Amino acid sequence: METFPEQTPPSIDYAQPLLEHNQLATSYAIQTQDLVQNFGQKVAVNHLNLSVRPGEFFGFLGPNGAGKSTSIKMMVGLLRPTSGKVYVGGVDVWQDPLRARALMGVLPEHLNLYERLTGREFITFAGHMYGVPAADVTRRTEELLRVLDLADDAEKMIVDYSVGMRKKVALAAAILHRPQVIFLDEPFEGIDPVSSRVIRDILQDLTRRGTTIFFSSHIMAVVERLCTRVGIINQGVLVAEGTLQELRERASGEDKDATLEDVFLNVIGVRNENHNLSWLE
Ligand SMILES: Nc1ncnc2c1ncn2[C@@H]1O[C@H](COP(=O)(O)OP(=O)(O)OP(=O)(O)O)[C@@H](O)[C@H]1O
Repeated sequence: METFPEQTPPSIDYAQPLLEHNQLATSYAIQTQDLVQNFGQKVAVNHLNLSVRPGEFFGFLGPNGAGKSTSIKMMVGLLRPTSGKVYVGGVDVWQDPLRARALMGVLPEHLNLYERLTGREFITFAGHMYGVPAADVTRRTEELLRVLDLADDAEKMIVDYSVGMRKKVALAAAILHRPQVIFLDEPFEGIDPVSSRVIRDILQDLTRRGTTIFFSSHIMAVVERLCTRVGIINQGVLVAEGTLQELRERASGEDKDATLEDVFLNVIGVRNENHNLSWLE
């Protein structure tokens, strides 16, 4: 039987305590039960059942159009599921959205930022929105700006930020209130190697302190390095889930040296075909 390491309860400054709504869901940081999203005839997410323990660093993988962003949007309260349930910290996200949102930090796929605010104003605004005491907002904002290498551009309006800078400012706003659970949709896309290292360090530090992180990515090396568990979704269906070791054993049998990329390609059934363009010959 699978065992999980004992987790110290996350130290939460400002979020509400866990509720006893659902006995099963409370032992998980995130739980989805038969989550479905249909867009007309298209089944984008097909009965997704996922359970993520507190303190886990969960990587969500899948090819383009597999249903990752759609799943995340349903988990964080941005897109109402066609059917199914989502619990975050034991709170039903669609029954009790405000309480659920207080427990989470979110870096969505499409960043809807306040373009006319400066970076500093935006992060500060996010802190106040979550009810963080003013002195802490100021201190944390300055630290985040410095660590994420945004201090020199803190007075610039977000409309003038690069793609990577926008992502970093959105990440700062997502973590400033020290949420229990953080959802990140492609956090490393468009981020330079230096900032990528900084973000990895911050996220690892958060999980060490009990925060749960759920993130989607196409960057296998990052997922391999960071994640304690991985889920692979293909055409809306969760096709594999487990630790890297478990996935390796299941997907690659005897090949102990299989990389996550090997496992991924194997699980989603990519064959070694000729991908040359005929008209280049
Ligand atoms: N608002 C929408 N209306 C119609 N179809 C949608 C909508 N949003 C997503 N889809 C479809 O749902 C499927 C899953 O899309 P989703 O964005 O979740 O994929 P993804 O795994 O995040 O892909 P990527 O890695 O390319 O970002 C795709 O076929 C997409 O075209």
